[in-house]
Amino acid sequence: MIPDVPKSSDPEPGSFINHADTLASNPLGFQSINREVHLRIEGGRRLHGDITLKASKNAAVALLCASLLNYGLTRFLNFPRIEEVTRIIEVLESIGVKINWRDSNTLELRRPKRLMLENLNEEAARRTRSVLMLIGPLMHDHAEFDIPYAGGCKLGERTIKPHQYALEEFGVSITATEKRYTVKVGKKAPGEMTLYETGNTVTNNTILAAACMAEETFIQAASCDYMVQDLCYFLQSLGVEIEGIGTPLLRIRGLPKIKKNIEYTPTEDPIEAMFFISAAVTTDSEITIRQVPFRWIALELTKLKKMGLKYTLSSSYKAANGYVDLADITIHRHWGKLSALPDKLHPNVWPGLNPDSLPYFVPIAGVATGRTLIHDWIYEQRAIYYAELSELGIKVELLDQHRVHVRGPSELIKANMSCPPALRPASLLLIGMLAASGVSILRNVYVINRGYEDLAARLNTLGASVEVFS
Ligand SMILES: CC(=O)N[C@H]1[C@@H](OP(=O)(O)OP(=O)(O)OC[C@H]2O[C@@H](n3ccc(=O)[nH]c3=O)[C@H](O)[C@@H]2O)O[C@H](CO)[C@@H](O)[C@@H]1O
Ligand SMILES: C=C(OP(=O)(O)O)C(=O)O
Repeated sequence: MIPDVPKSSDPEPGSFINHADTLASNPLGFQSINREVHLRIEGGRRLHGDITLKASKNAAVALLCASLLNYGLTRFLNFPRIEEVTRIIEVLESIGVKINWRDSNTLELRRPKRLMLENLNEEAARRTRSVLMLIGPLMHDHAEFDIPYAGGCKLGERTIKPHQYALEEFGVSITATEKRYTVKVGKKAPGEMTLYETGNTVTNNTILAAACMAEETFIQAASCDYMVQDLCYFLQSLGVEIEGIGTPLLRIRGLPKIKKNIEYTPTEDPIEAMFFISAAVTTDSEITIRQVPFRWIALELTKLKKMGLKYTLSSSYKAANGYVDLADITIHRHWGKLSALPDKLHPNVWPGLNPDSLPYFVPIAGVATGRTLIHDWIYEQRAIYYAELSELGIKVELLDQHRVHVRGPSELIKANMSCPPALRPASLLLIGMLAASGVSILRNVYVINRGYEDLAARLNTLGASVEVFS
């Protein structure tokens, strides 16, 4: 934690570099919303070496929204430089938050006394679902406001009812009008409440609402997933009392006014770990993935073990935030000896198999012998994208909008494809292309860059050949 009194190296309020200027000279080369970027992949290479995980999109966006609760300086270390983070930064800057990348992954934010919601950058906001998590913080200092409809991955209908019902308990009414949510606040303490769905963003929104209530809030049916845990640890370091982290029962006693200079490091991304595991298995490679929050993908690892995958886990150590256990995982070659599981693979809330991990089993099932049933009940239309892997030679049969059969082993073939409008399904195509011999083209990878930092360059350090072009 950094001291409450700013150090001499801390920028004075007002002396922050304008974020737009920072991006203009940004050596990492961010994609603007409207510029299309593509990948050229020379596949069929075995990967080798080791890779260190970045922090997750899903915790990062919640933390950015949470930074609005703090009138002091918030500094995030090891923060992911991804498109989704850039969109939320654009939204926060547009309403007056001073933001500065101090170095490639250190981000500082300080909110003004009065946010200029009338200037909110709608184009950036509409690209994310996470903009919904602004309601929890904004209800503490605005009696009425509106935000544009949320976007994010296109996976079929994604209800906002759980957010409406949860925030209703705090005296917040959210009305959907044409293209916007109108929010009216008559703040009250809910005491004990139960969520309508055990969702991640709704749990985070509820926690953000409870975080500035002096009265205790008891939330039942909370998600205990990784991005919720990361948010709770951050709020705890701001002084919010939270009991039950990692369980569905959260007891929160908030602080009506938070003003603290704070430094927090979000945890490494368990879903990025699944991306690299799937890439290693699909290309039958041996790689080591460093800093894996292995308890957040414990069930995924168990399923893989039962399919015959051999991996080695190092002894565990703490993440930089001091809370989460990490380990390095070496995935060993399987030499074509994986078998399909006889039982279906399906997602659940943590400690179940993570909904965003499930897609990564599609290419894995494609190289295992036998037929795997993948049942993606959680989204109305995500399984449909899995069938796109057929173009890369993986035998995927769409049974209905939620279920696919994958038959393996398959011989992967190169292809020229465009990304579907959904992060995890799009990244599956990249995995398939890494395994397919010859040159494949993956068009318009904005959706992958929403959630993963600098993937082409990082895959190339593992021996892949991925070129970015526009
Ligand atoms: C920014 C962020 O953190 N995004 C994640 C978050 O989105 P988020 O929390 O926004 O997910 P949604 O609220 O859209 O829920 C996903 C889907 O699951 C359904 N549902 C959810 C909970 C439940 O108990 N019952 C149920 O049916 C919802 O109706 C919806 O169709 O969680 C999703 C599910 O893990 C992840 O894919 C997203 O990456
Ligand atoms: C569904 C996802 O993201 P979002 O909730 O941001 O749309 C995802 O990260 O897979």
